[in-house]
Amino acid sequence: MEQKKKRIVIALGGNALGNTLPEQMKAVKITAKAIVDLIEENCEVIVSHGNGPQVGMINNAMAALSRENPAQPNTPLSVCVAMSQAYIGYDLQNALREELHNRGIKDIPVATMVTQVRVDEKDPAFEHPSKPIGHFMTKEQADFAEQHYGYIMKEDAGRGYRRVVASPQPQEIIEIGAIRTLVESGQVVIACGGGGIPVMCRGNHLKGASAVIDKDFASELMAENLDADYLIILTAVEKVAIQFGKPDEQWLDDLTTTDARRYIQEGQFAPGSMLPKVQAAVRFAESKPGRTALITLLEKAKDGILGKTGTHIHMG
Ligand SMILES: Nc1ncnc2c1ncn2[C@@H]1O[C@H](COP(=O)(O)OP(=O)(O)O)[C@@H](O)[C@H]1O
Ligand SMILES: NC(=O)OP(=O)(O)O
Repeated sequence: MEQKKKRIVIALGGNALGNTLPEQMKAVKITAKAIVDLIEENCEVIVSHGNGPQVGMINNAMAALSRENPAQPNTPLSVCVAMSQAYIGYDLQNALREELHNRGIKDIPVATMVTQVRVDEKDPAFEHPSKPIGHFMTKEQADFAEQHYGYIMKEDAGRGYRRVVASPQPQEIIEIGAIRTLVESGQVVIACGGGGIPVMCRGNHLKGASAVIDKDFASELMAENLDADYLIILTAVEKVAIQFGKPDEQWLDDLTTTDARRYIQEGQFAPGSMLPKVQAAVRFAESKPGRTALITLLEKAKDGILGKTGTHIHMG
């Protein structure tokens, strides 16, 4: 009897894409290998990805264009997110197609879905910008960007300054029906890229919001909506740690949602990096019995799904 396929939503972190055009071209080839490894393990795969560096780059380019030509109004952040979905989806879908073909798998199409995600216009996140986008800057560059462009800049864990924008919670994936149809017809789907294009409902009209949704939360919502078995968050560490970076650091193989909540309270996970991943993992694991979240290194995705590594988050 044929074994039932595991349905998994994979959220790709920054290291899966790199920060620049050439870096992305190179990174997606490695990323494609990790994803096709999972397809070969009889998994039905839906891919989402971050866009922090890319959406910042696009927004800067569009802002420079409108400064040069005042007839060209500035491009809303929601449109920049849409552009980042297309640009990343283009590279990723080609890399996936090539890797599938290299392994003799020619009957699985790959499609990128331009995805809108509804947010609540009263979400308090609009008053407290927290999502870093774009490249790192020096203090002088950050002061210039604040004074001349009105950006809100924040220092990021000793690594420099980055622009921050609002990051509301995802409420509804507008194109979920189309995504489901593609998945059920056997396609590999890239969706909810960059957390999805943030939109607000105005009657029948969807109005773009000035925000960047966290891709870990949008991926979690998509995993619930698609009744996935696994949410896999691929990042730059093999496991989640408590006492991270300290002499008594402890890497975790299994994490119950109860312990995860306690560690969150203790401040074990850095906001803006590991915290949203663990929060998304807890939300998914608690959404229905039997659902598991996995946080691991991109290159270890297959070992992770086989239970050999990574941090597995279960309800309990
Ligand atoms: N408790 C923790 N355990 C493991 N990694 C942590 C922890 N706290 C912070 N981190 C950092 O979080 C990073 C992942 O977040 P980030 O780089 O923002 O993710 P993304 O892959 O989505 O771009 C890890 O590479 C690690 O440096
Ligand atoms: N949208 C988003 O979460 O992007 P990053 O993962 O690059 O921060």
